[in-house]
Amino acid sequence: EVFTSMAHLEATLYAERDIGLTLRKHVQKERERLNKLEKLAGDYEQHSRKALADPNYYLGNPVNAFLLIKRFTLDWDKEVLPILGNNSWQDLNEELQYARQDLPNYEDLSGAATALMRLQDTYHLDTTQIAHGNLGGVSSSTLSDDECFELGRLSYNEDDFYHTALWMEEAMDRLGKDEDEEQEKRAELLDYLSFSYYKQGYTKHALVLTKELLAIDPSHERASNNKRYFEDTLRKQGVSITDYHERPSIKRQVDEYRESQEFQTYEAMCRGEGKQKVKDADKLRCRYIHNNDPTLLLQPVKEEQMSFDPWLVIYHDVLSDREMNDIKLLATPKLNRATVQNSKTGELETANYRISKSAWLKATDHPTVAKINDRIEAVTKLELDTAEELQIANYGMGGHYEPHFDFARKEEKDAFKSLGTGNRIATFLIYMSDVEAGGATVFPYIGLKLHPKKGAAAFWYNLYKSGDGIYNTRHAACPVLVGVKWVANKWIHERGQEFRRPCSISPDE
Ligand SMILES: O=C(O)CCC(=O)C(=O)O
Ligand SMILES: [Fe+2]
Repeated sequence: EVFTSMAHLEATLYAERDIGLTLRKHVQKERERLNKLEKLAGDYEQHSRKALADPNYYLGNPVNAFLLIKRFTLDWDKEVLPILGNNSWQDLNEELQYARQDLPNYEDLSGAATALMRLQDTYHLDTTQIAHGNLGGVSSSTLSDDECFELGRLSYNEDDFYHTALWMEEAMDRLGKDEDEEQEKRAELLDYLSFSYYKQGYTKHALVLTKELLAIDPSHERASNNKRYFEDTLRKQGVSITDYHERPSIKRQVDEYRESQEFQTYEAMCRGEGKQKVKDADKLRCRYIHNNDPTLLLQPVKEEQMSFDPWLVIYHDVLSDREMNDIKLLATPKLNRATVQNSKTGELETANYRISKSAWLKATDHPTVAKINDRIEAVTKLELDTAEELQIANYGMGGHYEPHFDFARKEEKDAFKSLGTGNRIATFLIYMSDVEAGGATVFPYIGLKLHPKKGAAAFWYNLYKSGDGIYNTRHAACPVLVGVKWVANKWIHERGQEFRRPCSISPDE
């Protein structure tokens, strides 16, 4: 018995050795995992420290914003979850899950990509330039081939084959020529590219790309089928498939409205092309006004004429930084944004999480709002409907507002009915931020472009005294290219103006 026991124990000795080895391997693996986690923690700390030094500046850059969202969606799922996926990390996971609620999701990611594409279109930004970190003269992060590929894939998911092709070509240009490890990437790009060209009507180019793909991966079944299909299609069309041919330059897909003269003019004005000067520009003046109002007598307001027809002026410094801060903070909880302290100025600033959308908010019942209302009444000599809220907009990346009137047209029966206090007689549009690039308010019919200036307000009438709409007040907000744009809008209604701006039968007053 002793003998067998000893033999048994000897086996135990071997087992012990193996357990030691296994444990060591496990520890080694865990150590690697911990190293990765430590590096990750360091990355996050370093990145957030840099970005939080000036969040508006950082997030105001759409490429940074896109990359930040990508970090917490695609990169998170691909790179972070595999390291975290361990039950012993339950507690940590819960905490991360909690923080995760404030993080952007895949909807934000596709919104950010769409916004980037819009900026690219409106401002005629070259793909290579964006990828190299040049946003129309403002520098930004550069994009890797994988990031270009992701932008292509996100466009593909939106059936936007024009941008798919642009960004996949960009990713392709960045691949090394003959390196084997990149062949797989190249094959995937060719797959997307051939389909995108085909969808745009360039069957011949789609065929060329499919052949390239088959040269890399002869067993690619779909590519083989596509090749046969493309060849059949071309044969039926009587197109030679052997002729030399160049990569076609594909065109942006636009709907009818985007093709219209109005939209083209709007975008050209945003870029700074086309008509950029109002009639009688040399006769425009600046002056101080007080309207005999006691508050303004003490502190007159600077009025700058911008256009005579339609009448449009800018009032400078109508709101103080303090007031604008109040308004933004009022709006902030509703936006579900975090409030952070600017490390340079110490000022509270709103960090804009859902950056892909512009949000409209209403601010009422606050002493600052009441004070602003009084000031607007004094400056415009019009009566405000106090129940009418101050509308606040925070435009995020690519945030814009396409050409529109601020007044309701007679044909718009429903819009009229909902305007209980009458049509919008005038607009008082306050700029609550400077915008680094883009974000101008343009009036395409009169060649007027207003660049947001923090604290200044634009004021114009939307209606003649007859009540008829002034159609050349049509205006639009250009996409924000770089920076964050805040505006507050006060619409002034017909009701209450009977004595301040009496009706007239003359249509031109
Ligand atoms: O944000 C702008 O520049 C214009 C906004 C606007 O036109 C509006 O809110 O009606
Ligand atoms: Fe407007």
